[in-house]
Amino acid sequence: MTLVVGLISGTSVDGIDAALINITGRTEDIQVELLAANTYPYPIDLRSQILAACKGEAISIPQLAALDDAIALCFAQAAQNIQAGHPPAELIGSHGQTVFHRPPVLTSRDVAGNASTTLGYSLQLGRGAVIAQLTNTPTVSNFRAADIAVGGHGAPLVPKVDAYLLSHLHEARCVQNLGGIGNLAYLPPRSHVNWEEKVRGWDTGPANTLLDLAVQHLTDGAQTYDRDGNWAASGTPCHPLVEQWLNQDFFHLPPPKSTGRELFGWEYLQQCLVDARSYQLSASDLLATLTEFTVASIVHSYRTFLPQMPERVFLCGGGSRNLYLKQRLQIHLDIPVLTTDEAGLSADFKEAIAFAVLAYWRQQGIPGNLPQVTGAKQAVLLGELV
Ligand SMILES: Nc1ncnc2c1ncn2[C@@H]1O[C@H](COP(=O)(O)OP(=O)(O)OP(=O)(O)O)[C@@H](O)[C@H]1O
Ligand SMILES: CC(=O)N[C@H]1[C@@H]2OC[C@@H](O2)[C@@H](O)[C@@H]1O[C@H](C)C(=O)O
Repeated sequence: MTLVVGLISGTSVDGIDAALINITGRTEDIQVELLAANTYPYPIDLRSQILAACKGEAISIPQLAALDDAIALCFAQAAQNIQAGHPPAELIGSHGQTVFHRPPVLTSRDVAGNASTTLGYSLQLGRGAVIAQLTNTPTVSNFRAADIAVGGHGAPLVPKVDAYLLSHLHEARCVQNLGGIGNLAYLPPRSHVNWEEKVRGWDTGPANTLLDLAVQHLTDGAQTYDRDGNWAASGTPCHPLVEQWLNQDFFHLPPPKSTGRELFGWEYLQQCLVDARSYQLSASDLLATLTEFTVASIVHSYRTFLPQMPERVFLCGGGSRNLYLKQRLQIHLDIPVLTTDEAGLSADFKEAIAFAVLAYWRQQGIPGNLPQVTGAKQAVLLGELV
């Protein structure tokens, strides 16, 4: 039994998700028990600095260093707070805060179909060495670099964890994360020969980023998201706009693929607002249309790139609380759409749990990436252990 803390702040930059878990087993037999979980919001000023960096605003190297330290300090505090009242954790897995993600780009393909790509780059702030020192606990961080170094996207990394915690003996499943960005893990039945090799996963595009930015725009910053999807539910989606937006190259790229706020951020929303002008949409119609865009991008991805449609879809991430989004997904997919809570794994804290498991695998010498998901040339140990 190993007690591990998992920490992550995702692309929504809403705060640090922390989970304290007990792990037994290794891969096929792994089991996790969630002992404590919480979200620790960033101080407002720090969040603004992170969002500015994500937007690509100029930042000097001393400012970047100060931001890195401030984030590490918040992560260390979160790691300490989540352990209160429990025995001390043996290990911390800290994803950190992504401020920049550049996927590899396909440059050529030879006659045999082998792809040549440029190297990707992904920057997560909040140095693990500082967290290890402040918490006096071995810490694994910088999980994406090793996969990127062997040609991968460095993302998504959670599908291998999903595979061992959420796959079913006889049922093909998808786990759909609805964070800032959406991503999926396709899990074939475990009874299939070499089932792990058939696991698939990629980023589907925006989940909440555009919606959140639109709500902030429409309310002059008074609200940050559409709670339960109530505002969007009172509008009507504009289907021609959704079709237009789906023409974007990203949705037609075959996996492996990953994305971030660099593509689906403020500038992207600005263009959406310009496109929407000619349809004279109300605020609720605009939110319904952006929600439909998220749904349509996911459904398009499933129908175009999955080896087969899953029998059930399990949602996780903050967007799983958006009842309108969930309802629209259910209608379009026409298969049962549940949340991972219903499969026994917290929908709110699955990513934090996943980085605890990935840290544990690092410590145990078990590779954490799936090459067929990230596009890496090989399976590698993920993360630096301090
Ligand atoms: N009750 C709710 N109703 C609607 N949306 C919600 C609700 N609760 C959270 N959300 C949405 O979920 C978002 C946060 O989701 P989450 O914490 O999973 O994102 P993240 O982990 O930052 O992103 P990523 O998985 O892309 O890294 C919020 O910004 C908001 O848009
Ligand atoms: C670079 C980066 O931080 N990517 C995140 C982001 O948020 C969702 C999606 O885009 C996914 O690819 C990834 O996160 C999860 C935790 C992953 O690696 O599986």
